[in-house]
Parts: sequence; structure tokens; C-alpha cells
Amino acid sequence: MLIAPSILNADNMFLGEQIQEAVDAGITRFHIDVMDGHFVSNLSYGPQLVKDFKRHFPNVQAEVHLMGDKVNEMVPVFADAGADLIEFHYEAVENPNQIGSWADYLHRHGSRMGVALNPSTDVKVLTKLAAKIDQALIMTVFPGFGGQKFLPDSAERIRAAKEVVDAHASRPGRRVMIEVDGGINAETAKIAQAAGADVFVAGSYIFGKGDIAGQVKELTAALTEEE
Ligand SMILES: O=C(CO)[C@H](O)[C@H](O)COP(=O)(O)O
Repeated sequence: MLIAPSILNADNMFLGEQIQEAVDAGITRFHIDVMDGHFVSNLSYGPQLVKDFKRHFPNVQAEVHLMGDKVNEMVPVFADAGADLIEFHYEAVENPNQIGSWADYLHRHGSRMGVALNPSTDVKVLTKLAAKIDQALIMTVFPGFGGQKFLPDSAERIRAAKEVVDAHASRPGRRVMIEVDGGINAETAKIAQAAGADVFVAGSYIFGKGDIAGQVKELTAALTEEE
């Protein structure tokens, strides 16, 4: 189980301090939402943010969620910036048969690769990708903005995605992580976990309540408590 706070809801004027507070509370990976104003109607960060992040936090993972159309241009840019994992949208790629070669490219660069699926995309598309990718990001809201509500059919989609990746992960022991993103709080994280999620992206729940360490603690407790 891994919690990856999305910095989208952090206070940009105090970003370093807020990341440090989450690190001190036990966070080892951050989710960096990159939005192009076209694939989604919002704008956010660029490669300089990833470079600065890795300069200040070299031992903390930077996971980049590309919400943009220009996958072929952006993947190398963010790999060079030092991203530890890059995930782009299945809906944004022109030719899904090329996704496997991006996995090879990123592995050669020492990064990992994920594919993100919008709530309206059939998780069966993962069948052909599972042997190559490291992570499947199952969006639990439509991408673009933080602070939305976890979609009610998400548990079913997570369960179905897990079944597909487990069945097609190429060799025994190779595990494709299932990540969820959107509307994650202590309650929805447990629903997602019960359905098979491994990585939990939370933005407003961690950064929007004025007590980052307390929120990390609460989410960690919810995801580790015995039933
Ligand atoms: O990808 C995203 C938006 O497209 C964000 O990571 C996500 O929405 C996190 O915010 P919150 O936890 O507040 O829903």
C-alpha cells in the first residue's frame, strides 16, 4: 500500500515546506499532475517543477501524471527532468500499439511507466498492455480538477482492472500496481483497497485541510487497520 499525495491542491507559495511535512509524516512518493489545457481544461506544472523536486527531494519518488495530448513530445521531456514514473492517458495516444515501446524507453532511462484510464474507458484495454506497464491508473473522477467526488462505479472498475492485469502480467511474480486517483479520502480509499488498489493518490484530502501530517496519518490508519 502506498499513498501518493497529489500536489495539485498544495499551496504553491509553500510547496517545498508542504512536501517536507508530508515526507516527515512518512510519504515516499508524490503525484505530479501535468495538464495541457487541451486534453483537460486546466493547466498546471511543467518539467522544471520535476527537476526542482528531485533536486530538493532526491530520495522521494516523483510520479508524473501526464494529462496532455502530446505524449510523444512530453514523455522524453519529463524522463529527462528526472521523473521516477510517468503515466500518460490511453485516450491521448494515437496508436495504442506503441505504448509498449514507451515502456521499454522509460525502463532504459531508469523510470517506470503507467497508463491512465479515464472513467469511460473499458479496462479491458489493459489486456494487451499488462505485460509491459508497471502501473495502471484507474481514474476515479474525470481528470482535470481536484476536489471532485469518487465515482460510484469505481470499485467495480478497479476490481475488473486488477483481474485483467493479474491475468496478463506476462510472468508469475511480476506485479502491475493498480493506482486510484480522484476523490480519495479515508472512506473511499478503503473501498478502493478492498477492490484491489495498491497506490492511493489524494490531493485535497491531504493538502486541503490545514494539517498535512494529520491527514497522512488518518489515511495511513484507514488503509492499515484490521477489519
Ligand atoms: O488527477 C487529478 C485531477 O485530474 C488529481 O490527482 C486528483 O483530482 C486529486 O485531487 P483530489 O484528491 O482532490 O480528488
